[in-house]
Amino acid sequence: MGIFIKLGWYFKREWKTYSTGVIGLLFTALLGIVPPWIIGRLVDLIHRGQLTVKALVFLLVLLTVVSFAQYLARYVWRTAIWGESAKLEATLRERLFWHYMQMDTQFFQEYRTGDLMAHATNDLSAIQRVAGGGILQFADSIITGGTTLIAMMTVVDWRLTLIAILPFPFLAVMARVLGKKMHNAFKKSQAAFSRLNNKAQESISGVKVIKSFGQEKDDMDEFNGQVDDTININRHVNKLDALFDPITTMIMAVSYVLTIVYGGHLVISETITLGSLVSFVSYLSMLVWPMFAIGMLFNTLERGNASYDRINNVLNKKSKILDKQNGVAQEARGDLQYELDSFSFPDEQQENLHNIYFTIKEGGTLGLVGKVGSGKSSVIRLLLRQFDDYQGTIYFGGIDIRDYQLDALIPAIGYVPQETYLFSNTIRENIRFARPEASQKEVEQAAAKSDLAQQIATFPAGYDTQVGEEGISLSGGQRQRIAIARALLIDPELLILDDALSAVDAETETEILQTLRTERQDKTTIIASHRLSSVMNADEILVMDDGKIIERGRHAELMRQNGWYADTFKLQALETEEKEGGFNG
Ligand SMILES: Nc1ncnc2c1ncn2[C@@H]1O[C@H](COP(=O)(O)OP(=O)(O)OP(=O)(O)O)[C@@H](O)[C@H]1O
Repeated sequence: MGIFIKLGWYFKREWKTYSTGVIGLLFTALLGIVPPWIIGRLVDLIHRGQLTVKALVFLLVLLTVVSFAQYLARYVWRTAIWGESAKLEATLRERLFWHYMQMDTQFFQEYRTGDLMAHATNDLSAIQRVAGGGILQFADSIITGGTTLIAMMTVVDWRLTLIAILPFPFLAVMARVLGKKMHNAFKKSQAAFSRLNNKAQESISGVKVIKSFGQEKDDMDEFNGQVDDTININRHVNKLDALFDPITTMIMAVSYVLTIVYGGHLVISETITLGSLVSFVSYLSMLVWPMFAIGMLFNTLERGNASYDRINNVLNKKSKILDKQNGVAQEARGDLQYELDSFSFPDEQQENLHNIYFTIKEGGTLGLVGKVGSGKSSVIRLLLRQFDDYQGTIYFGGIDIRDYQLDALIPAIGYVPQETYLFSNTIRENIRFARPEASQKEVEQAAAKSDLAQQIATFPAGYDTQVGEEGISLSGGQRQRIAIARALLIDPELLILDDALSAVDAETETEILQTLRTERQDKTTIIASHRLSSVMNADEILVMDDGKIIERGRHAELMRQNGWYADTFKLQALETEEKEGGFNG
């Protein structure tokens, strides 16, 4: 019952609708007593040979009126209770989704996507069932069960009632025990299904890799193994299900036998009429559902309780990135001053970044280069406030970036990562993702700046071409350029290209960077890249190694230093020459 208390805030908030629902249920139950009584009267009148046309018409009209009133009462409780439960699910779903949107990078490292999805689907459904089915089972077992029992005792006979319901507690216990087993089996079946789903999704997504390594057969065997597993688990569920129905029928049969034996005796001894016995049998069948309801109630509540705790656990996780409510609200702009003494990723023992100091004047360009894993992206991630826990301060326009409201800082930054995420939508919507109100002309300008406009013109539906699973497949370079157009459309104060042109050929990259230089003269840019030619025009280039700056300066200065930068630059120039030579020759 704990879950009812936990959901108390919701029942309190929606008490009017819930009261309407319960009153509707009460009326349905009270009206339900009438039809069996009418049938009993009819049987008595026929039995005694006293049935007149007038009496018949009266009883039939009464039956029709009661059925119609019951229809209305059912409509009222159904819309009230089911409607409320759907509303609760929507409320919690919105809350959970908003929470996900607020959480920091660490949260998404801690929880697997599959689990977060399960919270937003299975767990919410279980809670919804408490507010719908749970309330119904609770109210029904008390209201319908109670009124029917009272009717049986008062309208017919209390001793017959007690004897007839003797086997009923078994029904409730059965519903509980088997229900629990069913629940566990069902959970296993869902987990197996989810594993199968993941496997299918992974195999389909990774089909190119599977085929290129000739692993089709092994992958197929693994998939088949999981299919067999799922089938076996589902067979078990079906077996349990098959146990349930016959046992119910058996228990009901015992109850009917007791009723007929003792009820027959009462009719013969003229304690009750034949009609009353007929009414009684109808009432008895009406008690089956409330008995089930009691048994099912516990399972519904248990599942709901566990799900509520799981969701609450996630909701209670606070983002480590605090959005200062009274922080600076004006959009960030100005010089960027990076004064980082040290930074370690959460739960990391060693230092990941050490003594990173640099300043980029507003409108300047910084190049970040270095070996794989040298810390280029880490420097950028701190700027994006993915992590706030470090020694030192990063100033944007003279203000600590942690003192801005997130809404003032993040829109000032256009970030383009190496791996682009495109939504299953049109090219236009993908480009204007961060500014949905942008006009077609603005979208086209952004596409032109990222050297994409001509290619879009060749797509089947131009800017309306669908991207993603149901649309065309784009090359890595095209995807990257859509991401750049997306960032350029917001015309950010600070544009960060984190290896964002790696899939684009050197010539196109040079063109795009040239356009950016002329178009963004008064705006700041950071370019992290493995291709050194992309940063050679930067105002300052930082060469990173193992989380530290090992060389710094302009291109010419770095070339004179004859260090990692000069060596790598020469090597890359040689490679390009060879490629071009090979191509021309
Ligand atoms: N969330 C994390 N937790 C712990 N360590 C991390 C995390 N993210 C990155 N690292 C580590 O930090 C180091 C620097 O990574 P980073 O991605 O900044 O390098 P990079 O220079 O951008 O590399 P690349 O050129 O491959 O993009 C790597 O050793 C990496 O394993």
